[in-house]
Amino acid sequence: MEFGDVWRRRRIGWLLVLIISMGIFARKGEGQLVENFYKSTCPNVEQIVRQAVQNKFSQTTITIPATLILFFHDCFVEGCDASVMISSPSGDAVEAACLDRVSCADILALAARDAVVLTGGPNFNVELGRRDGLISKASSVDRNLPSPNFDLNALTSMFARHGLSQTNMIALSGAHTIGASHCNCFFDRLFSTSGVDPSLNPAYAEQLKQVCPRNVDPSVVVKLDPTTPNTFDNLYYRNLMNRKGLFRSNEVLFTSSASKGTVVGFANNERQFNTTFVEAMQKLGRVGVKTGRAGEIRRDW
Ligand code: HEM
Ligand SMILES: [Ca+2]
Ligand SMILES: [Ca+2]
Repeated sequence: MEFGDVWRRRRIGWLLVLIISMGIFARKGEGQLVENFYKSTCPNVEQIVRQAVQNKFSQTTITIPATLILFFHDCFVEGCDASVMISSPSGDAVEAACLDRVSCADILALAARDAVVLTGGPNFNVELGRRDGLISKASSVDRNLPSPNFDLNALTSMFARHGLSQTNMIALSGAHTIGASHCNCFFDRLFSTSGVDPSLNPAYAEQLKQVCPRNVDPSVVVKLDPTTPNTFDNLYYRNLMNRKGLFRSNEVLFTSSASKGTVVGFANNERQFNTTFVEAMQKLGRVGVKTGRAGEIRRDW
């Protein structure tokens, strides 16, 4: 073997190492998100999404909480990569202006922010640059999402797995200040063998039983915030203090000593809630994101 051969082989070896590590880097795709990601490729994306969400809102108010919960579920299942979306809430409008340039994952992140703002919640900047995932499995959904019967430890550890603190979790639960739930999500609190859950406000439990009697039509829903169901505010936390948290996973935030102080703080100070919620939303938006050459920019058809 000649010297040149060895050299060539070494060079090929290095090249292979380089290619493999670039591949790993691209697949890992842990680049950073930035606020002005579409500055040159789709400068109007924020207005386009906002307009589309606004139009939807005027047609059907259900879209707003549905968009917010979809963003949360997307981020907890395979990261914020639009894996749980079949069609994007506003994809058509963005595609008309910026075909193949804006990811569905970013559109969903923007639409979730707009949902908060449209219902009276705090405005905030959204970091962008997510790519859409290539994997979308219904089987991975359930085990990655919190159950309404979780206790504080179960909630805290599920959020911790995604790098979110207990305070982040308590603030994000404040999203239940809007939207509704099907009766089956809290049915056992009303009709267990030992009767009504004693941690529920008795008058509230009575109201719930009226709307959700035994054998209720499974499509019936109850507002998550009985006081201001369509407004993004901190009344969710005041409801918890009045024992009007619809799910056990809501009520435990107030009844557990480790989280009670945070709930009372948010109930008494809306500004503090807003700031903490925004921080937590931005952190949620970074969970498992794919950037750079990972994933794809998915088309809406
Ligand atoms: C902390 C753990 C959480 C649990 C156990 C939980 C559980 C639930 C359940 C069981 C429902 C009712 C679903 C149905 O009946 O179809 C619901 C609704 C909702 N959740 Fe959560 N959730 C949690 C956190 C979050 C977070 C972090 C967000 C958003 C940032 C969120 C936003 C919503 C919204 C907006 C709705 C109303 C959806 C609608 O009206 O269509 N939730 N949640
Ligand atoms: Ca996802
Ligand atoms: Ca509210």
